[in-house]
Amino acid sequence: MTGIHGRRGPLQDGDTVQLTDPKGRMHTITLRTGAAFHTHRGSLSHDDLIGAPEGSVVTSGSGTAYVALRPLLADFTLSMKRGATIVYPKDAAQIVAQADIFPGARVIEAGAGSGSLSCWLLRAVGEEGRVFSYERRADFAEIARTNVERYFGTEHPAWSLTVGDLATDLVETDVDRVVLDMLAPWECLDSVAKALVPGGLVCVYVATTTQVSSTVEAMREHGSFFEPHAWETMVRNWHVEGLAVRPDHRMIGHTGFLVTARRLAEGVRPPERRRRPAKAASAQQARASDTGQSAPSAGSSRPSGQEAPPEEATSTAAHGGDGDVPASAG
Ligand SMILES: C[S@@+](CC[C@H](N)C(=O)[O-])C[C@H]1O[C@@H](n2cnc3c(N)ncnc32)[C@H](O)[C@@H]1O
Repeated sequence: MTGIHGRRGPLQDGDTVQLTDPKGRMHTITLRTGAAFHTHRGSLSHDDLIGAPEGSVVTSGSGTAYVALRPLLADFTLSMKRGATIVYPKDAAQIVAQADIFPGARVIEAGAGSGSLSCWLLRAVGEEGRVFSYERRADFAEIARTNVERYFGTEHPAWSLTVGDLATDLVETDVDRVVLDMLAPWECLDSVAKALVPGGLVCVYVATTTQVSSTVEAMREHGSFFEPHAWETMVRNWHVEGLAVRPDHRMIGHTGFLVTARRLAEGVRPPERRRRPAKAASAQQARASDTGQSAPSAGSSRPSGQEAPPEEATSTAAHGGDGDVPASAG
């Protein structure tokens, strides 16, 4: 099977190619000698593309021009067959960066779902790394396997896919990273803590605020993880044409939230968390901050619920500087 990953040079028989028409509509085809691509705008011979450089423009019988390019991984994951909802490219990019997925890393992933994140993780760890994916639904695991093999063209040497429940069936140890995309990640924290090396990192992707809360509180309660960090990413595309330079009217408003935390050394408990209210904050604000509630912000230029920044720069600035200071950060 010809994969998509790493293909370069002139287009060849068996290559997956995206044809984009003048309105930006994309058609994905697999090149076959002697075959034709038919649309209501006439047909195109695959032979016109085979041997041509990527980025060529080909014209259909009715004169419509198509740009021919091999799909990027982002294109592939957005258009591949789905069982479960996929991790979108913007979140996959955050996961690879913020979960620090490095070449050669040993990574556990659950659930594999449709295999979108598996592709991103495999590309990041490379052939020297390992991605151990778990998926409890056999039908989804099959979809994930087909997608991963379609992208890489063959079985990826770094990949293993287990049909099973991560909470009960996880066998690997000494892993550097664990990435969870599932309904109830807090149910897997025991297994995750056993599998991770000290200093290893768990990254959780969840869709709702209640899941964020359950995840973070369960991590704190578990005691094996250093203070979790939660965030989300929004991407706004821009329309750029002459003087009309502005954000697009439409955007993806929400995909999910990410939570990361580091594994503490065996037997070590996290230092007690201490909050330092901003100097200017009223006693009421300080109390609200301690209970995690938002305080009224009379006279403040900040929206209600947003704390004033801490007086001094602290190591928490990298996580948004919301004034939380671990008891012994150093
Ligand atoms: C949203 S999907 C994952 C999508 C995947 N990240 C992707 O990009 O294609 C969530 C998957 O987690 C699986 N799942 C839920 N809990 C699990 C568990 N404890 N162990 C293994 N798989 C689990 C579900 O069956 C489902 O397929």
